[in-house]
Amino acid sequence: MDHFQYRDGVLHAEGVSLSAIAERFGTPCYVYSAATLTRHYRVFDDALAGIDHDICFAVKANGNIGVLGLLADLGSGFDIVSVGELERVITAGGDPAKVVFSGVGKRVDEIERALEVGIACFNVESEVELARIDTVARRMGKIAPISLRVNPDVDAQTHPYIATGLKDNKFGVGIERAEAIYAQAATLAGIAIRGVDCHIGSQLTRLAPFKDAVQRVLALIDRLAECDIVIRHLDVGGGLGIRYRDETPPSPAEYATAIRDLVAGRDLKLVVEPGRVLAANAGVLLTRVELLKPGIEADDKHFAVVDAAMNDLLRPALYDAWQAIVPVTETTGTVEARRWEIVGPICETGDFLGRDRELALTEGDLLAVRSAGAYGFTMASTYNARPRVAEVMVDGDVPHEVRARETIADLMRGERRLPS
Ligand SMILES: Cc1ncc(COP(=O)(O)O)c(C=O)c1O
Ligand SMILES: N[C@@H](CCCC[NH3+])C(=O)O
Repeated sequence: MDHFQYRDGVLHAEGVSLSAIAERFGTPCYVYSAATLTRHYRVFDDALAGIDHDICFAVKANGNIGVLGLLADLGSGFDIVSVGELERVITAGGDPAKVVFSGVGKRVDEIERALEVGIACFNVESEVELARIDTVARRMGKIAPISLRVNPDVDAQTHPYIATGLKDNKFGVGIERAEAIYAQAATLAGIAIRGVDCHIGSQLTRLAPFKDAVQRVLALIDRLAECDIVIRHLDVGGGLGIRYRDETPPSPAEYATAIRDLVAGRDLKLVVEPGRVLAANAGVLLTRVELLKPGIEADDKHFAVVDAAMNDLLRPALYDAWQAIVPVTETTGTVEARRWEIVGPICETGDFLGRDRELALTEGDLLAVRSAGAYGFTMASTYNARPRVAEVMVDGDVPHEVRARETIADLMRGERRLPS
């Protein structure tokens, strides 16, 4: 069930109207539904019932403390890519023992902090990184649990900027080199081999690439067993896509069943790192129409300038991504619909949230950009000296401000003129 529904003609997040949220917290603002997040987590978790598994939510999709705290309370672990994300998890009450640490450039201080709090596993992305982790761990008198992120060289059939499992991507190591690197890892006193990891891309809408990747990794696990290298967990990364428009991705249950069938009968714990599929459709970006700027009628290109921009939601500008834009108050037919370019006030031609959208608009109208709960706020910037927006989480009938809107003073914090 969608927790963003029209009631009496007004779009609600659970029991609270988005117009009331705009009134109270201002616009633009991200609005999340606690019930949707909970349901998405449970659907995924239930789909994996029966196999030993950990769901490690990808913090990069949504790192808000309110979101992480809710997921932590549901039992979620976390996939992080920086010490900043680790501190967010800890602040939110997440369990470091359920944290996996991915990323191609982990710094020494980040490795130290992760060892200090006792994370579950480092997803190692290169031999040089393996050596670095070993050195740091030995210096600290610790043993670092690791998985090697292997690159199974499958085509994820997604946007090239978010495909990560091809040979020429920067991520992981070529699967053909993995045995030699594991053999090397087995000799290192600061390293304990735990698993194998792969992540082939994001917004995947077909099962075949996932299955191909898992099969290739399972074959590697068999080859490693022949050399007495025991792999205890298989981390298949994240990447399950969602429906933004007309995509037909597999359901979490179909995805989980497919992977479960492949690992059935093996003594392996399954780790998954979903981001988008848990968070995207649990959030909207609420924005207000500032100005309507009709263009030349013959060109049929008219601009609705809204108060949110590419700095608040980058996906349309960066990937030419399509996200639904809907009116908060259902239109009554008094205003004629026409096709609008929904643009922000930033000085970039690429500053749009949606193009060619048929909407009946008046100045001051509220719009909701849907599917904005993942890679929305986390990719926001302060370009054009625009403070980052508020985040509100609705839980039943109560809207909670889980992040206050930044102020102009926040933007200038720490800056100063040269001494005169
Ligand atoms: C290593 C890793 N794990 C998990 C994710 C989460 O991906 P998604 O949001 O597509 O589920 C990503 C991002 O694609 C990633 O790079
Ligand atoms: N930021 C991307 C996904 C990249 C995933 C990073 N591993 C998006 O909005 O779709």
